[in-house]
Amino acid sequence: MGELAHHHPQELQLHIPDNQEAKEGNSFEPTSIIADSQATITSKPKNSWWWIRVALYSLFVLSGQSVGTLLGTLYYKKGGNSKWLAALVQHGGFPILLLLYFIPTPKQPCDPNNPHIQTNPQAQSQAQSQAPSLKSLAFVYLSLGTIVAINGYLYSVGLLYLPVSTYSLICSSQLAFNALFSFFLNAQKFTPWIINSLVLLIISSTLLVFQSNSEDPKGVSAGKYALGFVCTILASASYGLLLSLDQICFRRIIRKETLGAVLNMIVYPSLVASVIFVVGLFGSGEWEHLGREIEEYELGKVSYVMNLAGMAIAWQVFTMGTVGLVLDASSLFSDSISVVGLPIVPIFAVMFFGDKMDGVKVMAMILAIWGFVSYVYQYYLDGARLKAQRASVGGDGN
Ligand SMILES: Nc1ncnc2[nH]cnc12
Repeated sequence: MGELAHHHPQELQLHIPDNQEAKEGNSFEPTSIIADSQATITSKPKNSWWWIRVALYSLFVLSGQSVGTLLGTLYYKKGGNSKWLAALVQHGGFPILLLLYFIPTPKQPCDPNNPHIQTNPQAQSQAQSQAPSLKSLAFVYLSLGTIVAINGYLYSVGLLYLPVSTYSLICSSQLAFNALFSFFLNAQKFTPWIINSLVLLIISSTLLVFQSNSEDPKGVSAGKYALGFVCTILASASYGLLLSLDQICFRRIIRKETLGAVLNMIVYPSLVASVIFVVGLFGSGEWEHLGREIEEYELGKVSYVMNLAGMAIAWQVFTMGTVGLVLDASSLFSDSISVVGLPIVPIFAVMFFGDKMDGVKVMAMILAIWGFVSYVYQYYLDGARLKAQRASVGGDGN
């Protein structure tokens, strides 16, 4: 598969010794001609191409998550019942991404005045010799794939037994779990703007619990409700862990900022997870009921297939956005965007399922946007500080 140049391939040539990386936390990022001990998020300068990518990935997360969750709810509401199938559909659509390996991405022109771009052939060959071994890549993808599988199955159980509002509420705890893992595993720094953003996002999604329960699954026993609750909490924790591990793997093992690296980080774990789901589907005997399920689906057979195909595409779009944001920004930023998206689901439910619009939903949305802006403002501050530092050492401030 072609490792197409996606970001700034030349920047990757700059080696930062491990002990320095550990100190700077988020700092595989090839920074460091300018020592930037104060940058809170990343010490890499952000150009307009970076902002465009981040905006695009954020759009992928928001749209993929909303459509995927709504179609997942529709599947269960209209007669779908297979947790293994729902999980498989969520991750098994990865072959669609294979086409992206062939997209030519713009190569950054080599700017000899840019101190962040390393053109020294010796440094380039040093970077090549740091390429991860096949064994470590296999270990990374197998481990991440197993976590993806556990996570996908737990989410499937949660969505089956919980009302979508309660489900979304519990899902927002993934941000708290991710903040915890990011602190310990990624040495994430917490500034007042970031803390403000996290608090607002958590309050915003907490408001979702006050929604009407018109969408509750019917006839769920207290035991199954409790099971749905516990599974969703565990899913949120494992998702927070997954994103933090993605970040570590990118920065310590993969050490490449290419579209190919993003795709590999999705395709191989998804392949592992899909194999586990297929084994689960057959091992659990759920596959035996699929024939009847498709016959009895309330919207008809064609809609059944379209529903599952739509879910598969939506979740791939979401995953592309999520993993892209982990590489370009951080796992915490990526997770924040998906929590910003949680109040969007009830708003769409107003449009598509005829749910009632109320003040709580609007309030949740406003708080989510405020939280998001607060986080992005931190990026702006870091960028401005870096520009000033670069200008003071004679860089072009780009
Ligand atoms: N590495 C990964 N991180 C998050 N979600 C994924 N889905 C498939 N692979 C993934």
